[in-house]
Amino acid sequence: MHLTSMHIGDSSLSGEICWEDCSTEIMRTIIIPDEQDDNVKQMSPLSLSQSLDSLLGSKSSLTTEWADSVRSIMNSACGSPMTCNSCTVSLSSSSDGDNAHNRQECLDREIGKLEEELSVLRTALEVSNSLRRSSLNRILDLKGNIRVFCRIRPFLPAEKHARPGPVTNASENWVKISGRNSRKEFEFDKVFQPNSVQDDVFAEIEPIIRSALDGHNVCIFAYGQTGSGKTFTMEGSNDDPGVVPRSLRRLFEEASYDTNIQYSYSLSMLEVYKGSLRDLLVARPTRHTDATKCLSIQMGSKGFIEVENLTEIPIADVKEASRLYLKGSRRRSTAWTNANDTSSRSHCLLRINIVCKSPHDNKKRMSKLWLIDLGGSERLLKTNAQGLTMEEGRAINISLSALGDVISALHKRRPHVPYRNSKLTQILRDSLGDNSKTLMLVHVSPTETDLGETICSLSFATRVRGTHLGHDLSADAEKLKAAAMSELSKQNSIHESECQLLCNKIKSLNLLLGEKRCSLEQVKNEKMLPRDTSFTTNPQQGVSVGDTLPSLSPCNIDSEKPETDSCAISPLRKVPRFMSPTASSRGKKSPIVLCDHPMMTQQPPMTFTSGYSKRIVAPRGVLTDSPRTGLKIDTRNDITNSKRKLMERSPWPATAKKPDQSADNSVCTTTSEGPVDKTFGIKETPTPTKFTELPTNDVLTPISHSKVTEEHYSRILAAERSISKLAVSVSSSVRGSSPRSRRRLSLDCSSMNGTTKRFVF
Ligand SMILES: Nc1ncnc2c1ncn2[C@@H]1O[C@H](COP(=O)(O)OP(=O)(O)OP(=O)(O)O)[C@@H](O)[C@H]1O
Repeated sequence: MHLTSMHIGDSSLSGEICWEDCSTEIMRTIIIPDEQDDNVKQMSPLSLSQSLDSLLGSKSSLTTEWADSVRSIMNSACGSPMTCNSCTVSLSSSSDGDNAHNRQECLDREIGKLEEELSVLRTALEVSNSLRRSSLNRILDLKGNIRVFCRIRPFLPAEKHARPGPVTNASENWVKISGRNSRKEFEFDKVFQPNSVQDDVFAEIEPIIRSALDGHNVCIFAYGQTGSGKTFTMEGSNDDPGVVPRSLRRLFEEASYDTNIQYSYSLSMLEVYKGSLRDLLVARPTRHTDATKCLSIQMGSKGFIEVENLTEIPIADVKEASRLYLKGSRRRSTAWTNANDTSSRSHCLLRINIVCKSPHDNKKRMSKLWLIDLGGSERLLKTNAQGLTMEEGRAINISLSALGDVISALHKRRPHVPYRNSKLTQILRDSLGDNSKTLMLVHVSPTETDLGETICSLSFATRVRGTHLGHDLSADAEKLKAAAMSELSKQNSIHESECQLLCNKIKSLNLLLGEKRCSLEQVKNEKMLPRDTSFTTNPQQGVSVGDTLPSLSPCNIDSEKPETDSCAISPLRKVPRFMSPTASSRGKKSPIVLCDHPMMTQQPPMTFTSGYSKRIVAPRGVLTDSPRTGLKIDTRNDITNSKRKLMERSPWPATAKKPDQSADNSVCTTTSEGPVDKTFGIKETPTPTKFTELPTNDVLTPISHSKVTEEHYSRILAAERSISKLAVSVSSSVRGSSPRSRRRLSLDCSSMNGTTKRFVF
């Protein structure tokens, strides 16, 4: 049946809703099955929302989804959120205590219902997720826990004159060598042709990344001779990102999507150079006397491998992870060889430690994702390597051979696996065996001149793969395997979409729950204090005559956040927390005086992101007027040009400094989490990488003691949000003239009640 006309219980709220005005599409959405006709007819004197709730459960087709859809149609039709009957009544006469009480009860009931529904959905998601995990795992098992792909590099512009065609992909799984002296074929799990793109490669890798999120240790290697495209596949370029950036993005996408599970990641990066380990997230010592921490490989009781002293940095987003990766890869050992201008002279290992916790049952799963760009596997004779380059090449080849032995032994299920033969295999011991997934991407050059190297690489890969020329399985077995795979893939995609559906549903219910909690908080506050009423009360309570209570506005809902965070935002929150008056200072009235300082009246300075933190150049000296900003510039002790250049060249260190780096007159120190104000005992947020650039050569005259209006504060706040503090005075100085000389930056922050804090970095 179609509803033709309906009234909301209290017409004072939203008046009459004429359903004939709604589009037929909307009408179709809310058609109620015939059996419910009588119920609907009786609905008119009640609120629609209440009736909808009462209908729920009376028939299986009437789900909460259905009720929600009707509610949203009602909302869009009448332009105000739909609430239950008692809530509706109370909105029209909010001062009525009874109605507020009814609304509270009603909201409590609704919240209870939503929480119940959420818990059911979460359980369902857990079940679907475990089904999805097991089907994916079975697919990967069938495909093989150790897989080897081959990627044929396209001809480079410099190779255009080379004779084409000795290395081709005969089919999806076969590489054909048709050189003058050699004709061979090699089988792989997948062969990427020269015109394949990064998307094609990642599409094959993605399920394994998913598997790492499901708790398996994963190793992805890029193997091949120098210049065959290993770094291209792993790192890619800005326009065409490779496996590493895509995997990082995938990890964070998953974390943001599945709110039912808490994922946390940390990143480490190291290189195996000439048989020893180097932490790539730590700057190399520039002097012989500088001590570096020795990295040693330790095995835990459960076979868990840990590298002692290796830097491990928690990563909160892709940007941060990419920044660290970039930093690490810049420190990697590279050299010119006659095969590649920037040949990697070491194995570069990126490790992402994944911890995933289900808040439902508090279970924790830990896994590691290794993304490894191996050193070039070239023959030393071919590259004419000598001296250090030869030593490096030899070390690379020894460890590659050890890696081949380990993977081959694992594949053949040999009782002894020779992990101890190289540092590389020792580190990866817990990520190469049972319950882990290994993928090797073998890269080959298409040119005839590299044919010898190509055959070596392909033979190595074949050994790793544990198979020899010819098929291992009979045709029937292959058919059965293919059928099982396609069945499992179907199941997996069904579970995937189920999980997605449930995640979406949970998200929207969380949102609704947040709204309800917010309304509940509002009702509770309304019950306690009447809205927008000037009143007199005990001054000890911090409220004085004529004060107006902050109006309680609907708040931003962050689904799982505690309600205190999301509800009842006071106007005082528009200023930084440390500037909000304390209980004792609230009594004092500080005069608000207009400040005409140019810094206050200027447009907010431009902010931009950089790999470095702050770069502020400000000489000190005699006060003169700056033509550009109107600020006073101190030019008495102006720094020399060379010094200024040094300051400009050496970037402001990205991380927080050692505690003893504060200036003599400082009141604060810094930790890795940011500066800690000793005087005020307040922990400030760390300096982020986003920063405000101040005009070079302009000293900002301290104005910390000036009084400014609220408008100024909000303007500065907008400009200075990137440094999380209200900086009303910034100065910097340099001690020493070397690039490593210490730089000090001080920020004077003034609060509304007149207190000033100085932060020194
Ligand atoms: N699939 C590809 N498409 C286009 N260009 C490629 C591809 N693979 C490699 N290249 C180009 O080939 C050159 C060498 O590649 P790359 O530096 O990735 O080799 P590599 O195997 O990492 O060498 P090394 O072991 O010496 O570090 C680079 O200029 C790269 O851009």
